[in-house]
Amino acid sequence: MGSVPEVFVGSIDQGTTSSRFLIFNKQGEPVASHQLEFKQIYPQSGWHEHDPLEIVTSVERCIDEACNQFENQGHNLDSIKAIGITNQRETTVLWDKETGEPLYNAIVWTDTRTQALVRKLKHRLGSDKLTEICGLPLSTYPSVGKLLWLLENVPKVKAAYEKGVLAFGTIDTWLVFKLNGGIKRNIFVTDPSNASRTMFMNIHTLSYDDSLLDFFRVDTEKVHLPKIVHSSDPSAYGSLNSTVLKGVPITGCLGDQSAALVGQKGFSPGLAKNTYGTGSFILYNVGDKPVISTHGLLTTVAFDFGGKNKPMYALEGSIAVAGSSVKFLVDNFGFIESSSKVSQLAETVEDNGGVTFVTAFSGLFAPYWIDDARGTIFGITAYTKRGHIARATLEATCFQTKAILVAMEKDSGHTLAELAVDGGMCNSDLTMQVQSDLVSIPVRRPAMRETTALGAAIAAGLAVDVWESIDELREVNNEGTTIFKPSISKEESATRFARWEKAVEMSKGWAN
Ligand SMILES: Nc1ncnc2c1ncn2[C@@H]1O[C@H](COP(=O)(O)OP(=O)(O)O)[C@@H](O)[C@H]1O
Ligand SMILES: O=P(O)(O)OC[C@H](O)CO
Repeated sequence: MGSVPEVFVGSIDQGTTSSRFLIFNKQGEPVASHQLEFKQIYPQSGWHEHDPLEIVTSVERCIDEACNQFENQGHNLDSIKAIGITNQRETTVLWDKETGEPLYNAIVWTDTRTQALVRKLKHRLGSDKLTEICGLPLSTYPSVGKLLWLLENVPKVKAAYEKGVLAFGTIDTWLVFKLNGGIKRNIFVTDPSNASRTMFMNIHTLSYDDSLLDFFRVDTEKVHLPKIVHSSDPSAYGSLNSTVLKGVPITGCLGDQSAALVGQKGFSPGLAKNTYGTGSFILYNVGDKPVISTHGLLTTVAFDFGGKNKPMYALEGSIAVAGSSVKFLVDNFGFIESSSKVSQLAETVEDNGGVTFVTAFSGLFAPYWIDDARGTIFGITAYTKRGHIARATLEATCFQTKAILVAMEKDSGHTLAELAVDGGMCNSDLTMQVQSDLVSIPVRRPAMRETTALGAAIAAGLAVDVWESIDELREVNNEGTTIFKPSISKEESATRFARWEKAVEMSKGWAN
């Protein structure tokens, strides 16, 4: 009897600052990968855009490069059975359905140009009912405001709308459409974890909701919304039409924060993860019924694998600025030459020296939702060194995480036992220790931190039986885990947190 040939799954991870492609084996280990950063476009203060075509080419180049590595290791491309996609969420692309051409740059999730528009919407009759239907509060964050702004301000978009040829998509939909060859096949789909970030989808039924569309005055005869299909599906997402993997089916699709939860094996209620990327996102699995937050959190679809599996929901705490605050120290202040040096700088001092940095560059997201706060540094004296500011920068994300976990406990009635972590900023040991100190529970960091990409690979692999059920996956990526344990008392942690909360109060109202 011959041995069973090894099979692999490819994973496209299209994040806010870079695109990646990784190839995973059945044990959930990445065997080849490639990553490319792409252009961040800031046309005005508060505006943030991406070139939708550059996003696609960066993904295609990553696929070809990683596959080249894979072949050089002696593997055969035929052994890659499926592709998963995971992506930055909310970021909005509009294109002409007939030509497939984008009509404007993608407006990124961090963009705050819709602040005035959102304030107007808050006064519209029915605005108080939105959260219980779609799980999200009105803010600059979801896709809807971006679409409405484009309709109001970009003549080409308005014209396409009037003509009935406007296509709306988040990055998953855009990538699936383009990677399938665009209008040739016209595959136009999304999954519930991405659709739950638009404000168009009813979180209870997982379908578009007329009352939401009416509230936003969006006519779906004129703007086409992608069909919502399961996050894991053998045929709905088509197959690659370009790159060396032409013909390989795309069978998984998850918003990146959902994918990280899956990659951390957060399959059961009560498990939570925090991904410290550009922003930071805590997802807490609440089971198969949505919990609508009364403490400033979002309700989101965690994953919906279809078949016998019920859709699973999460409470989410989103922090707009996390790793990007470290990048800010590199790019804007010139304190360090790269993000990886931030811990070193922070370790040049004993503590924050009385400095608190509220990194509210785009206002504050969960659980505060303060759109008129802006980045504010408190407590500077003649004694303050760069190290203190670096430390305060890292602490800012940890304090916001603490505020979110407090809200999660209130909403769910449960105390979290530990927090699983991943994302670029979790490479900082100092940050993870501070995090554990502030939340007073252990922080668990896996050795293999490409959990977002792993989550998309899992969604794809489940659809084609690379893995037959999620039970098979529980042992994946358990080796080499680091646990950070609290090293200060709960009282000390509460004192530090109280000071942070005071700083948040004082940062309000600046952008007015
Ligand atoms: N060693 C480190 N310490 C602190 N922050 C880091 C470190 N390495 C990377 N980062 C931060 O992590 C972010 C990148 O993380 P990543 O998970 O790749 O983000 P994204 O998926 O949003 O593009 C950057 O903003 C960077 O500043
Ligand atoms: O690209 P990331 O990792 O910063 O994630 C972005 C989020 O999906 C935005 O909601």
